[in-house]
Amino acid sequence: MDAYQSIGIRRRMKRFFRRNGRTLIFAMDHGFEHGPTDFEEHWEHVNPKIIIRKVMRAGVDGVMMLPGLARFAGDEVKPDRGLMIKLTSKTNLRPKDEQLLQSQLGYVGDAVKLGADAIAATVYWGSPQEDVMMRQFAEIASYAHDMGFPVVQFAYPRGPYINKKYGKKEDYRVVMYGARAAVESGADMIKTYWTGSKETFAKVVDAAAGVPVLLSGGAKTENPVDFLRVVYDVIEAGGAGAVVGRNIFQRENPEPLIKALIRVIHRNEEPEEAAKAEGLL
Ligand SMILES: O=C(COP(=O)(O)O)[C@@H](O)[C@H](O)[C@H](O)COP(=O)(O)O
Repeated sequence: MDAYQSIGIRRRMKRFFRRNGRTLIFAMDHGFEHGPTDFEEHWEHVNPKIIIRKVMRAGVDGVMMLPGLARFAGDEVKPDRGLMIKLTSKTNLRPKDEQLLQSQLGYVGDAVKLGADAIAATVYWGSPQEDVMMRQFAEIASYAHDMGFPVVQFAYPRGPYINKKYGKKEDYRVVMYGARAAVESGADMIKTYWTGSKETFAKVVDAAAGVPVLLSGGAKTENPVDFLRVVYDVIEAGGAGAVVGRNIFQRENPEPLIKALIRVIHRNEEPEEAAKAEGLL
């Protein structure tokens, strides 16, 4: 790759990662992927400007969103934090047998115009429509890399074959496979599922061969310490941080949890210690 492009990728990566190589990114694509019901617990957070202001104040390192939200809420993301724009998605409204496909809803040029620091796309590895998503990812990565932008792959193993052979999509053998496929298809960062233990997640990190692996947050845990423990283990396993949505916006006041996550991710604090320091215990 031309030296200028790789300098661009390196500089833009640094907008997400602190010097310790770790990051906490807020995810805000749920209104599209899950539907606005995800915001019903704290309805004011359906307004991206309100929740983004809160997460900025609390100190997250970056925000991930789809291009449409970035058009009117992207400038709430402070210029010294990373803006990740995701170019593929799907709604929960489609027929079940088409849920294993993400469609492209924007182009690299759109993300660049919106001020993106990184460009993301999902691949459901193992889906019957894997081929379509591989092609989308290849095209997005090729354009983005050409322009010096890092590419994030949401590397999610999903599909009937996986369920049959491994029992669940979070089995570390398939998560590890997805992470490896992400690396080999050109990802600069990987977002994937929790495998259930530090030991198995460490294998996912190894399979990613140096490409940063980020946890995909998952459903809100009633006890915030349970989530802090998972993130702690991700870091212990060599993971580079987390991309978190529901555990943040489904809390009326997300600030203490965000600050506790920052303690765990950036300062290696134990989950209980971090929770106590932020008044969560
Ligand atoms: O990847 C996504 C959806 O995954 P899903 O199909 O719900 O497994 C994104 O909508 C979210 O950005 C991601 O799940 C992170 O948000 P939380 O899981 O922490 O809410």
